[in-house]
Amino acid sequence: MSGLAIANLSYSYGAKTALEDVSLAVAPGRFCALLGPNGAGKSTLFNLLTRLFVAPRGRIEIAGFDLAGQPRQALAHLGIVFQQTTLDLDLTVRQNLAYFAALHGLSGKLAATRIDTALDRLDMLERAGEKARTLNGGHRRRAEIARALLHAPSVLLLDEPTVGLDAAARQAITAHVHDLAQEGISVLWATHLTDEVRADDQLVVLHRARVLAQGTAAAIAGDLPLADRFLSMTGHEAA
Ligand SMILES: Nc1ncnc2c1ncn2[C@@H]1O[C@H](COP(=O)(O)OP(=O)(O)OP(=O)(O)O)[C@@H](O)[C@H]1O
Repeated sequence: MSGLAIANLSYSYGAKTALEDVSLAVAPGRFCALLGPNGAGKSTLFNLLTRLFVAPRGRIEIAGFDLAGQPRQALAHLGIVFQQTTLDLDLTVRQNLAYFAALHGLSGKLAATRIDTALDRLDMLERAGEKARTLNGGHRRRAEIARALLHAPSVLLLDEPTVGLDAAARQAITAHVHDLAQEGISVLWATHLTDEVRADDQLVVLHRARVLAQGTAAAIAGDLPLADRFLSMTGHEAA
C-alpha cells in the first residue's frame, strides 16, 4: 500500500529483544501515535525505519517501496524529525532549509518555492530570515518540521517532537502535524504523552517490544481517559 506498512518486524540487541513481531500500517491522511513508556522499543523502530539498523526479520514498506529491496526509492518518500534538534544555529531558517534542499538535489526556483510553501504550512514564513539561534524551542521545531517536508515525503516520522517544549508550543506543534496528516501525509508520531493524541487518531501502544493494542484512540481508551487506560495496560504513568 502507499503510506507506511510494517509487517512482523523483530529486532534484538544480542540477547535483549527490543521489538517482537511488530506490525502496523499508517494510511495516507492518518495521524498514528506510537505510544510507549521508556524502553518500549520506539527508538529501535525509528532506527529500523530510517535504515540506521537493518531488521533481520520482517518487512517495511514506505510509499509502496520495500525498504530492504529499494532503499533509495523508499527513503526518498520519508521525512524525519529527530528528537534532538539538528538545525545549524548560526544559519537563518531559510539557509537551514536551503542546505537540506540541496542535499535532496533541489535548487534554484524550485527549492525557493518549496521552502516558502513548507514554512508557510508551519506558520514560519515571517521568520525565514531569522537566525535559528534567536528562535524559541517551539519555532525551532516548526522549522525542522518544515525542513522535513521539502522533498514532499508521503510518510513523516517524528520522534517525541515536543520534548522540552512548553504547553502552548506543544499544543501548536501537535495541531500543525495533525493538519499535515489531514492534507494526505501518513504521520507516525512517537510519544509518551497521551494528551497529544486525539480521539479519532490511530494509536499503537508499544510495551516491552510488543504491540499491546492498536486501533483508534477512542476505541482503545474505551470508558477510561486514555492516560488511565495506558496505565492499566502498561503499569506506567502517562501525562
Ligand atoms: N544498544 C543497545 N544494547 C542493548 N540493549 C539496548 C540497546 N539499545 C536499546 N536497548 C534496549 O532495547 C529496549 C528498547 O529500547 P528503545 O531505545 O528502542 O526504547 P524506547 O521506547 O525508544 O525508549 P526511550 O523512550 O527511553 O528512548 C530497551 O529495553 C533498551 O534498554
